[in-house]
Amino acid sequence: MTVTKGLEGVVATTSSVSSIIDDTLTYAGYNIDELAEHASFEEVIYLLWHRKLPNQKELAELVELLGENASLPEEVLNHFKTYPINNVHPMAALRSAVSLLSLYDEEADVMNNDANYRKAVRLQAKIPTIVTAFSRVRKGLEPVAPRKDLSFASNFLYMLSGEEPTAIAEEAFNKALVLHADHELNASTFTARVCVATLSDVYSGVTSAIGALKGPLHGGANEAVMKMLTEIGSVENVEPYILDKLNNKEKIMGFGHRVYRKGDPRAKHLKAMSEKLTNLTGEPKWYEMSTRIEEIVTTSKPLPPNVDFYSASVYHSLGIDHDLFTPIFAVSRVSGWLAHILEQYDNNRLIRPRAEYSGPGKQVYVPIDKRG
Ligand SMILES: CC(=O)SCCNC(=O)CCNC(=O)[C@H](O)C(C)(C)COP(=O)(O)OP(=O)(O)OC[C@H]1O[C@@H](n2cnc3c(N)ncnc32)[C@H](O)[C@@H]1OP(=O)(O)O
Ligand SMILES: O=C([O-])CC(=O)C(=O)O
Repeated sequence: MTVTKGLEGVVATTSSVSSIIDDTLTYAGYNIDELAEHASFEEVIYLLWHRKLPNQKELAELVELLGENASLPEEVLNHFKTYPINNVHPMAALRSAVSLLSLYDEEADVMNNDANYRKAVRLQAKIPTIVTAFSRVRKGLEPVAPRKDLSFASNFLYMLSGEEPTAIAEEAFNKALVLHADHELNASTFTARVCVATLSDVYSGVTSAIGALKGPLHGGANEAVMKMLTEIGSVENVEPYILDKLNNKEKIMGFGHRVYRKGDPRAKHLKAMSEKLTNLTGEPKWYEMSTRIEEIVTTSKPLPPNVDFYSASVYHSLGIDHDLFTPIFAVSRVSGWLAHILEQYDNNRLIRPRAEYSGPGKQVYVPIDKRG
């Protein structure tokens, strides 16, 4: 047996959702750079689910459906108040809430294309409401009901703070959502596909994916980047802090990637947004520290920043709590997970690789009273 640790370079499926070829990322054939400049997140959801951009009627129908499905069952809202400990991570709350949500969906276990698409719409619509409601309830605030007249990006920021965002905040947040929406067979998407390839349900697929996204080697890196920036505190402290970590062979969060070698094409957009927003908020130090970190890391190692690096200072500048950064990744990435889940159902085969055994050799059973 040949073992490929971490499945590096293994091609496990075909997919028409997104591609990474020669460090270029496309969603159903559209370059991410173009989508980041021009597309609304709602258009990108449609693109990922249908592999074509919507016309006005198709977009209006999707927007209507998302708006109609954005509210949560009262029981899901109330369950946030029942947690026995007060430092529950919002990713754990999201993972639990999505699983709980399935108990209030009569179609949860109905397995046909139409029902699965309807569940995709419900999950895409409700996850922003879950993230924002949890964030408020844990602060003793009432959840803010979703609004149908706002864009997806604007509605999220509105439900979070209770105030309509500025046009600049809306634009930045929409761009961040577009940039995070899909990424071929990343760990959380693969997890979702493995789950539903057993013909398990859509809610189980998304719940599993949230669990995988939570880890700091994947989506959890954006929160870890902000923790690092906060610990460093000033531009002068960057060099000793980063060199110390590199000398100790510790990982610098937000750098490196399994697939990209020359660099993550999403990072430049987030870097530009970080510069703009940190200047606007009067806190350019977050951008300055980040660029200094980039300089030092890339001088020492061929490790360019990934999508999680500059998104940290972008979300911080939008006034978002640091432990909500990864749930926000999920608010966007669920669009990709759902596209992959639907694609997996359409052409399914159980995903079941092998393991090369490395345990003890042949053993003889000894009754428990005879064991030393
Ligand atoms: C949305 C996303 O998921 S993007 C990724 C988010 N994750 C992070 O930012 C966490 C930091 N980065 C990493 O841990 C890795 O680069 C990963 C997980 C993204 C990719 O991992 P892999 O492809 O398995 O690479 P692996 O961890 O084996 O690293 C290869 C070498 O580069 C080094 N390296 C990789 N990333 C980093 C880093 N961020 N800082 C320092 N060294 C690093 C490793 O130590 C290793 O060195 P070695 O060969 O001397 O032992
Ligand atoms: O593709 C990966 O391994 C991780 C990543 O960048 C993403 O999920 O956006």
